[in-house]
Amino acid sequence: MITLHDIAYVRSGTADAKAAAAFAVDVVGMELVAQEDGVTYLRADKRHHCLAFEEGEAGVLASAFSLKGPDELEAAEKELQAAGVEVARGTPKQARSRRVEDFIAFDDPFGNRVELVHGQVQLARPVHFGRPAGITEFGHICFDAPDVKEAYAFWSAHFNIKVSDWIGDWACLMRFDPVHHKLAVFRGSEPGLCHINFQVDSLDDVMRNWRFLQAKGVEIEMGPGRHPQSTAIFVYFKGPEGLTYEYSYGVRNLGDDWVPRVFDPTEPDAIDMWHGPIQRTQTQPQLRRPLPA
Ligand SMILES: O=C(O)c1cccc(O)c1O
Ligand SMILES: [Fe+2]
Repeated sequence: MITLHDIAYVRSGTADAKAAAAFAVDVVGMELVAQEDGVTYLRADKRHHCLAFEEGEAGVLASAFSLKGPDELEAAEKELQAAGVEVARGTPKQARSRRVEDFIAFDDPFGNRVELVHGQVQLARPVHFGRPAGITEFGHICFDAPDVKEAYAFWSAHFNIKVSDWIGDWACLMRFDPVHHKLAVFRGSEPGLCHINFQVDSLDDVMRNWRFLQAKGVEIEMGPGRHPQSTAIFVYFKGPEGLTYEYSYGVRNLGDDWVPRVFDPTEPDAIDMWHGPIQRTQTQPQLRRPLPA
C-alpha cells in the first residue's frame, strides 16, 4: 500500500508562459516564485510551487503527490512495478527542476502522468499573493478518464485512497486524509487535467473573486454554486490554454466511519445544490511524453 501524504504540484506545458504566468498571478492571485530554464514556478501556500509552467506545447505534463520519504518512494516504485506498472525514476536534474529530493513517474491506466515525490521544498516566508483572492491552499487535482470505476479500482488497489462520494459513473471523489477529496476523476474520453482547485478563506472570497473574474472578462465555467458532495461553495473559471481553475470554500472533513454516497449525474443539482447550469469544465489534454530515462 502506497501512502500518499499530500498533493504536491501540477506541471503544465504552455505555448505562452508569459500569459500563463500573468493570469496565474494577476487573476488567480498566486505568487511568481521564479522563472528558470524555461520553467515558471507559482506558489499559493507553503509549497515551493504548486503549479509549474514549462515552455512548449500546451497541455498537462504531470500531476504529483508527495510521500513521506525515500524509503516510501522506493517501496512505491517496487509495488507499482510488481503490479505491472511501468515506473521510471527522475534524474537529479529533473528532481531539481521540480524542487523535490527525488521522484518516480508512471501513467495511470488511462494515460494520466503521475509523479510521486519526496522532499518537496517548502518556503518559510509568507506567500506574496498576486492579489488578495483569499487562497489558503492548493486544494485538489481532478483528472479525466474514460472509466471512473476502473480509475477508482486502480487508486484504491495501490494507494491509501478511499472513495468519499460517487456521482454515478460520471465522477469519483477520493480522499487519502480527512479532507473530502484531494483527488477526483471525471469521465472524459481522453486523459487530462479537468481542473485544479484552490481553497479560499471565506464565502466572501468566492463571491468577491467571482465579481473580480467577471469584471476582468474571464470565462466563468460554472458557479457560484455549492457542491452537495464536499458542501464547498465554488466557482470555476478558465485560464489560458484550457487550464481550468476552481476556487472553493468550505470543503468538509470526513471521519473513518464515512459511508460513500451516490449522486445521480442526470439530476440538475448533481454537482450544484443551487441548480446552476451544469457544464463540463474544459479539460486540459494530457501530453504524451516518454517516462524519464
Ligand atoms: O467539492 C466537491 O464536492 C466537488 C464536486 C464535484 C466537482 C468538483 O470539482 C468538486 O470539487
Ligand atoms: Fe473540484
